[in-house]
This record gives sequence, C-alpha cells and structure tokens, in this order.
Amino acid sequence: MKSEFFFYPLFQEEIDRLVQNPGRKEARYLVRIEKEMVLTDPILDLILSCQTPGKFYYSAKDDLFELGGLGNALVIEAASGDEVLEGFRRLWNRDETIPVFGGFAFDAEEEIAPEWGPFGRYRFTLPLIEISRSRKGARICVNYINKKRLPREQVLREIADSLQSLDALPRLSPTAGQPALADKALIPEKPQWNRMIKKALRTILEGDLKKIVLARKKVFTQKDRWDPVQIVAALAGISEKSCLFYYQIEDGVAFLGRSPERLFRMHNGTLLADAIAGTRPRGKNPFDDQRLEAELLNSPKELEEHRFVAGFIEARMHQLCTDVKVESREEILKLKNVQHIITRYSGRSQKNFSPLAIAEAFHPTPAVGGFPQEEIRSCLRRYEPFRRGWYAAPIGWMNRRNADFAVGIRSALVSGKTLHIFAGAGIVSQSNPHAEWNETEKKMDNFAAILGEV
Ligand SMILES: C=C(O[C@@H]1C=C(C(=O)O)C=C[C@H]1O)C(=O)O
Ligand SMILES: [Mg+2]
Repeated sequence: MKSEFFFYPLFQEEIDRLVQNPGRKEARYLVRIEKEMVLTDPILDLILSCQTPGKFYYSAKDDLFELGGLGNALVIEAASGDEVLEGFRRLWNRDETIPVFGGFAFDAEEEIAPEWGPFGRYRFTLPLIEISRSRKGARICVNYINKKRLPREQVLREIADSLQSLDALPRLSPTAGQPALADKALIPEKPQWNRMIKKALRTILEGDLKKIVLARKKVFTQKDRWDPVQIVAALAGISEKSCLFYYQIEDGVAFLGRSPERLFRMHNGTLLADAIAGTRPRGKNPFDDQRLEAELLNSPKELEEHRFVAGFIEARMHQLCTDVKVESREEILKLKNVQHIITRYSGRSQKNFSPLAIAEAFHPTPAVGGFPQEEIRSCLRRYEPFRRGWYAAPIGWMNRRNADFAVGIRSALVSGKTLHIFAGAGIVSQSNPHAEWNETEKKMDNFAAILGEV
C-alpha cells in the first residue's frame, strides 16, 4: 500500500505558468487545475496512504466510476438538502460537472448521537485533491475556493503550499495484526431483540404498518484506536459486486462499508435504481447454494419483503421519470456471505430534479425503513435502542445533474477506540425473531472475518 506518489510535481508546471501569466489580478471563486493522467496505483491506495485527516473514496458497484478525495476545499455541513445545494450553488454555476462526496443521516429530524457528531445531518466535501477514474481514464484535480477573494498570485502560492504539505506527510501503511479487544457489546442483546421483533409483529398484525426494518449493532472497544484504513483495505479485498465507500472526517473517525445496494445512479438524464430485499446465506458448496437460492426465490415471506421495496421504488420511478423500465425482476444477487432478491429499474428523469432531491425522495426505501414510508422514522425511533446516524442512509457523490448513491448498509462507524458494526432485517408478518437475528449476523460476516471473530 505504501505509495510514492507526489502531488506538487504533478501541478508544478501549470502553477508556474499561471503565476507567470497572471492575466487578471483577482482570482475567481473556484480555482481548479485538472490533469488527465495515466494512473497505475489504485485510487484507494493513494487515498489511504496519505495521512491527511479528511478524505473519502467511492466506487460504484459496476465500476463505471471511482472517486477519491484528499483534504478539504469546501465542506458543507447543513441541516437540510436545500442548504447543501445553496452551499454548492456558486461552485456549480462555475462548472456543474464538479463532483462532491457525502451523504446525510438516516433520520435528519432526530437528535444526533454523540458518536455521529462529526458527521452531523448533511455533510458533503469538495476535496483539495480529487482523483477519479472513468471509462475515459484517470484524472486528478486540485480545487481551491477563494472565499477571501485573495489575489491570484496568493491563491496559487497557497495551492502550491498545500500540495507540498501533503507531499511532506509520512505515508501510511495500514497497521497489521489482530486488534486487542477490550469489550464487545451487542445492542440490543438477543432477548431484547426478540421483544423488539415481537412488538413489531404486533404492530404489523394490527395493520398499521406492513414492513418494519429493524437494526442492531455490535460495538467493539479496543485499548488503542481502531485503524479505519486497515478495515477498509480489507473490505476492498473482498471480491463482490458492491459499492465501496469510505468517509473519514477526522483522524480515526470514519464511516465505511461495502454495500450491495445502489440507491440510484443518475447519468445524463438516465436514472437507475435497485430494489434489494429478501435474504439467504450462501451455501457451503454449489449444490447447497443453489438450494438456498431456490428457497429464497420461492419463499412467500422473502417475496413479500422484496415486493414492498420493489413496489415503492417502481412508484417513485414513475413520479420522477418517463420510460420506466423493469430491467430485471426478482433475480438473484450473489454476495460473499449472503444472497438477495434484486429487481432493477431504469427511467428518463423528466424534470430538473437535483440528485439530492431524488435521494431524499427515495430515502428511506422499504429496504431499510419499512412500509409505508411516511410513518417509519417515528416508528424506528420508538423501537430501536440506538440511533442509526448515517447507517442505512444515502452516501455517495453528486454534481449538479449526475450522481451515484449507495445505501449505507453492510457498514461500520470507526470512532477512536470504538467500532460500531450495523445490520438490519426486514420484518414482515411471517418473520421469526430467531431467524432475523441470524440473518443480521450473516450480514455482518464481512466484518467478522476482518476482526477474526469466532
Ligand atoms: C437492512 C439491511 O439490509 C436490507 C435488508 C434485507 C433483508 O431483510 O432481507 C436485504 C437487503 C437490504 O435491503 C442491512 O444489511 O443492514
Ligand atoms: Mg430479510
């Protein structure tokens, strides 16, 4: 992972050229220098090896686009989506294709739990260094927001300084070895989970709600701080078609995961969305795996769970799009430890909705909230013994028109000495508390393997 990649030499020539040809004296609001490049190192390795406190990485499940960021040019922390869009208005007036990375809390009305404090309600970052890779190739950019309206020469000097400071940082390699665990807490414990599920089943029986997705978490405490780099590097090594996301806000504070679920992708007016719900473990051998697949695709309980999601996504697609197509219906999605039922949709976005407004229209889908959507947040506030923070909420990148957001599941929050690992399960009328517990256990297996948990 150790990388010998240096940023200043890449931009030095261009910076010198701009200094020598000042043109106008005042710099613009956004100073951005872009470079196409041949990149041999994986973007994730570059991001992880650099010891700057703020950084992120995102790769979509179909590998169409990868984005990494180091440092902060502009961070918008906000209480609403509108505030976020207002925060990036000037940036996108200058160039609407510039991507920013971030997300928002599962329940933006809820009080923020202390461990989620640095993430806040909505948070998006325009990085100092932006590295991306698409089918067209790799590109590296440096961004500077000239809030103080400094003269151009000074801005260029500041850019050069920050690049040199990045280059001067010692390069990180992830720490090796097993963690020295001091404590492991299950929130809730199994008996409380059983009570929670039974309560949800009563609510469903009474007919108020039809599906409630309930979550639990494991909190691992170590004597020393967790190394989020070690965890995300291990997640990246899993071969599986899923989104990889990493959002580090401060040293040792990061939200990361390997999510099979794309909330949506918006690209030149085409909207793609997945409905994923209904679960079985992977089999011990191909024969066993096939048996479990058949069981999943024929189970009325799993199909019911899935169809609440598919029906909801389909309805939303019709509100947002024309030409709505079901690309595939009720197929199997195989992951490392589990398999799900997946239905895929596409459509043409019919209005000028911002990607953030689309994310808010979908979230929370019945895959992670429940059905009907309207009452679910207040219901979860009453049922779950912890606050979800950003777990199961949209996370990804957007510019003014395009976006790719994952649903932040199969995820963990690293916060100093504590590591929170999350998983939920869709409760429907035929759910059984014990089976749903086992399902969530399986969904945490990626992390269990990393932690060497038995
Ligand atoms: C809520 C999670 O996953 C969701 C719940 C599923 C289910 O209950 O079958 C399957 C996939 C996701 O829609 C999670 O992984 O935390
Ligand atoms: Mg389920």
